[in-house]
Amino acid sequence: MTLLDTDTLPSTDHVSVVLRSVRHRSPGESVFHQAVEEVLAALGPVLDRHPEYVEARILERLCEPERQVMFRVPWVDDTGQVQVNRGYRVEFNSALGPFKGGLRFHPTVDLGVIRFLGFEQIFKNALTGQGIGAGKGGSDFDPAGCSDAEIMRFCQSFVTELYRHLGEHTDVPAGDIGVGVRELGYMFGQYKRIVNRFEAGVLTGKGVGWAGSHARTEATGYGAVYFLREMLATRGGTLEGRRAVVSGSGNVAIYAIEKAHALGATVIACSDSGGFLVDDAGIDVDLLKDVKEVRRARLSAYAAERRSATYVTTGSVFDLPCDVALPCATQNELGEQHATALIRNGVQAVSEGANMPCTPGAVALFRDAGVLFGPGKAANAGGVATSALEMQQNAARTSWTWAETESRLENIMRDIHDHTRATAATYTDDADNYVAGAAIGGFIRVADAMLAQGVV
Ligand SMILES: NC(=O)C1=CN([C@@H]2O[C@H](COP(=O)(O)OP(=O)(O)OC[C@H]3O[C@@H](n4cnc5c(N)ncnc54)[C@H](O)[C@@H]3O)[C@@H](O)[C@H]2O)C=CC1
Ligand SMILES: O=C(O)CCC(=O)C(=O)O
Repeated sequence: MTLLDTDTLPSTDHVSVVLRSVRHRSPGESVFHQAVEEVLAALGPVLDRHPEYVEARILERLCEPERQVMFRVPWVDDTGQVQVNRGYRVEFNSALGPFKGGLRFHPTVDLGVIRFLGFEQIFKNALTGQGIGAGKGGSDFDPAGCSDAEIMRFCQSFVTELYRHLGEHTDVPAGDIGVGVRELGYMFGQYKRIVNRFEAGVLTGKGVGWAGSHARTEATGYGAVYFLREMLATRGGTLEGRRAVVSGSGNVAIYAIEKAHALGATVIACSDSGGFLVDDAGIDVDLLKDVKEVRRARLSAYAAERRSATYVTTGSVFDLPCDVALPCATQNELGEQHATALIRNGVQAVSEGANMPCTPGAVALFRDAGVLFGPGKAANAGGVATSALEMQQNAARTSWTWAETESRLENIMRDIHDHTRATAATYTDDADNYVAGAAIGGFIRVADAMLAQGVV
């Protein structure tokens, strides 16, 4: 099957033809198919009003990355053994700016995972309004249990191939699962050594002392909570006094918890891949940061040190009664069973800090039950938006204050929320349909730029 001869079909047929083709051309990439399906399912009303998108084959072009590279990453472990991993960078769309998106180091990474994440990035980055295109990359390297020296050698080898594809005007990676300021530091150092240039804007998420931006570390988690606050406000609610659960205990989760507390909620639980932590007194963020960021230990170490906390290895963090939930770990972690439990326990809003953490079935249950649901494309866009702010500071060789940067993040999240809601109201008559609003809102910005730039 090819991507041809679809422009005379009504939009729903057009969408299914494109979907069939995507499945055919990328067999086995189930999470990529899932991400494409979710976006395309929302686009019918736009395609009906704008046949020019169909004629210009915008959907077909959006689903095909501009470029993708896969490469060998050989490195030597501490015992002197040679290890070989696979590296990826998928440069999805540059209609709005340089390719932009994080790098994930996790043993589950494969091409389909990176393509799903890169595809999501197209719409998310467009929603930020910050002039950034979309890409994603990573490796099946597992940092768990590696020494600092092993992490450095891996990062250096990874960048020794990847550097030729990067550049402040070309492709600008950042962090994601398994990649934080330590890994970005090793990659930046190796990039600088190879190109013999201090090209600050080639990576974001850098340390504040070496051309990084204030608030980038905090931005994704803070942003997801700002988005949650905006959703609650549409029903006259606030976060004050709310019980919250957060999944994950990495970068996004930690700062979601910190901001939720700052806005008056009490986060009573978070999780890692081995289980979850319940702390009815509210998670102690300083202790959590010490355990996860400094000691790089498991959550059980937190429970061992705090009387009000227990670490549970059966069931799910989403089984706990709460008013709001923030899934901040990984894709498809919140399924129909979890959604049913959350709804039964009275959850009022869910804001996705992770990328696609809720399965389609779970999203449908939330929507049917009238639970406010903020999809990751909109709700977790604060991270990449602040990366764009970092690029702006790097280009101007300046550094804004914490207050200036954080206030820009807050305004961007409010704008994303309002734009998503207004788009949903225009195209679906249901302002609460943030899923459609985010997909359509991001799509229109990218599609218009692609139309203007011709067939490229
Ligand atoms: N770091 C960022 O700025 C952004 C991250 N995201 C998304 O947020 C999510 C979390 O990313 P980070 O906090 O940056 O990563 P991280 O590496 O700091 O933390 C990842 C967390 O997820 C858990 N986790 C990872 N894989 C898992 C699995 N297979 N099963 C159960 N738990 C698992 C880990 O235990 C850890 O708590 C990911 O979906 C990522 O794509 C989205 C936007 C920006
Ligand atoms: O800051 C960035 O460039 C990327 C953040 C990211 O990977 C994401 O939004 O999922």
